[in-house]
Amino acid sequence: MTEPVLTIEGVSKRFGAVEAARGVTLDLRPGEIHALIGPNGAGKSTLIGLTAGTIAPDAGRVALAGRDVTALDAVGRARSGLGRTFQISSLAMEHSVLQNAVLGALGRSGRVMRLFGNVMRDRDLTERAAAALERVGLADQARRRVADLSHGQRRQLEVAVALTLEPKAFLMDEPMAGLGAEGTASLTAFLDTLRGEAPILLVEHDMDAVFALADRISVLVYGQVIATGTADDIRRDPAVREAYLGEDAA
Ligand SMILES: Nc1ncnc2c1ncn2[C@@H]1O[C@H](COP(=O)(O)OP(=O)(O)OP(=O)(O)O)[C@@H](O)[C@H]1O
Repeated sequence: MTEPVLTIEGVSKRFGAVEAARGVTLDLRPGEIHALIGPNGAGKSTLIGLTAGTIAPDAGRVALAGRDVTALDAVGRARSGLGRTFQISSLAMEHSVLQNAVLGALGRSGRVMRLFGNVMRDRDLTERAAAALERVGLADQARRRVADLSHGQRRQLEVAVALTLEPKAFLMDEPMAGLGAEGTASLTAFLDTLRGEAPILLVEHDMDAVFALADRISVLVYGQVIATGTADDIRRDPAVREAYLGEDAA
């Protein structure tokens, strides 16, 4: 079998009395979208944080392309090829779309901001940024201020910023949140093509998007994975129906 791109192994995290992650093990294979679903408070965002390196685990390990990255912080993991998107606040609102993409290409270090003028004259960086914008369909918006973009366009820009780092895997936390039906449909179509570039670990509440996109789905309940499988497996799984999908049926 092909080696997974990302492996999460026995990861646990406790917040006081709450066990937000209890020995979670899952992987992300080349070319796939692996969706993580579960009721509110199940620990989905915590797991994304543990994987991205913004939350320190109590136990367990994370490996990217065969390399153990557990000891690395979020910046180190991003530089190793973990592209986390949809932290909208991380975009520089007053800067242009292209400037944001260039910043992404530089790995967003604080030092870089002071050198911004010089950076924008760096052909290699601007070309890489422009290519990422082209890839997400924002090339014609390059000179606009981020503050003037629509919600959906900011989501696309976040992907472009992540793409400039040439990620080996994407982590996405609720990309559809706040998008209307049209925005959700176009982002769904886009993510469908993006998986060819790098596989995606996707947390999403929009079940239509999840079932349309996911090659595999893992269901998290009280910090534990209760099932992993294809959309059909998950629909049929009695434990899942009881714990989660049953809510919808009810
Ligand atoms: N920093 C924190 N301090 C204390 N408790 C936390 C912290 N972060 C998360 N929790 C708790 O851990 C549990 C899992 O939260 P988490 O946000 O990961 O769930 P989720 O599945 O992403 O929920 P939602 O679907 O509502 O976004 C919850 O009980 C939450 O209250």
